[in-house]
Amino acid sequence: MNAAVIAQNLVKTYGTKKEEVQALKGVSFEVAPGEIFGIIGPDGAGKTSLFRILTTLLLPDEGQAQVDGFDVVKDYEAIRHRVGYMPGRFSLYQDLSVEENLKFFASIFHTTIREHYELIKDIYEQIEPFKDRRAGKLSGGMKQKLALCCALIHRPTVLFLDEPTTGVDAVSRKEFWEMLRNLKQQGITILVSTPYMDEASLCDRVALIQNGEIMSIDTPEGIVRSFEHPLLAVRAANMFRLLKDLQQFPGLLDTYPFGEYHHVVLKPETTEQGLYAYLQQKGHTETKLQQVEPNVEDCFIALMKTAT
Ligand SMILES: Nc1ncnc2c1ncn2[C@@H]1O[C@H](COP(=O)(O)OP(=O)(O)OP(=O)(O)O)[C@@H](O)[C@H]1O
Repeated sequence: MNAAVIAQNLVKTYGTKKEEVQALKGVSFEVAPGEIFGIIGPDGAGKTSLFRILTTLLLPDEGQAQVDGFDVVKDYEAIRHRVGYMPGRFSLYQDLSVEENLKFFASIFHTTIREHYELIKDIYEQIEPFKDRRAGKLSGGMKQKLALCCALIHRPTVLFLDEPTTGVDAVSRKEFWEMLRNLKQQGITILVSTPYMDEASLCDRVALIQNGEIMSIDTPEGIVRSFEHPLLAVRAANMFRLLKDLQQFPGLLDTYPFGEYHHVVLKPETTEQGLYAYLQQKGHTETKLQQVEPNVEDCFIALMKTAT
């Protein structure tokens, strides 16, 4: 089956020769129809530039891309009818009500709220009690649901969601991902960008992006499997001094704060006991060491360090 999205060596540069920012440095990937594909990376990684190119709002400097078989430059009109785009800071008209926003987006696409109502029904029903409220007066979670309904109003085949969960509370984030699962069931291909590494596990496949370059593309499980070294979570009474001492430990590959612990990546030949003895010798108290499974964030950090 043909890919729903193909990006080939996309390059995008902003600014003048003197102050050039290379937002995308040759990005390539393919997304299969019906996939939930995550683009995961920190602020400034190039996620928005990539989405704006794929939704025909920005021209690439180099490279090619196709969405639903259409070229993003030559066939931009066809693509605009086929994609749904939810930009980072929701594209709602703050002074229009919930219902007016929906009607407005429907009219742009020459459709009505009724025509594809089945697609948005489950989402819209959650905000319908507030249909007369101005969008500007909605909570973050409700704005997000309305923005999603607006992006779906014309039944797109490919949906682009740029950081849809940024600034949204944990419950709304969870509900949002459930909505994406339901949309996938209805055959919609979804590209979603996020700075939250924990959201990787909710995607079918992810691309980890940093400084305009894709560092890895795989299933969330595949990414985690690629982490090769022993990983420990370590804590002690003085966490600041602990980090300093860990950085001096000869058997160490890397260490970084991770929640209530510091994560420690050990050289293969280093043992947990060796590290424990070192920390005792440095006078640490209440020391706790445990082997942990790496997650996507650990992998991201490891890939970032090998890239630099
Ligand atoms: N119009 C612009 N002019 C100059 N530089 C820009 C412009 N748009 C983006 N950039 C720069 O390009 C790089 C990538 O930005 P982009 O917005 O694509 O990344 P992002 O991953 O979406 O990050 P964010 O979440 O901060 O938007 C950043 O360094 C950004 O400052």
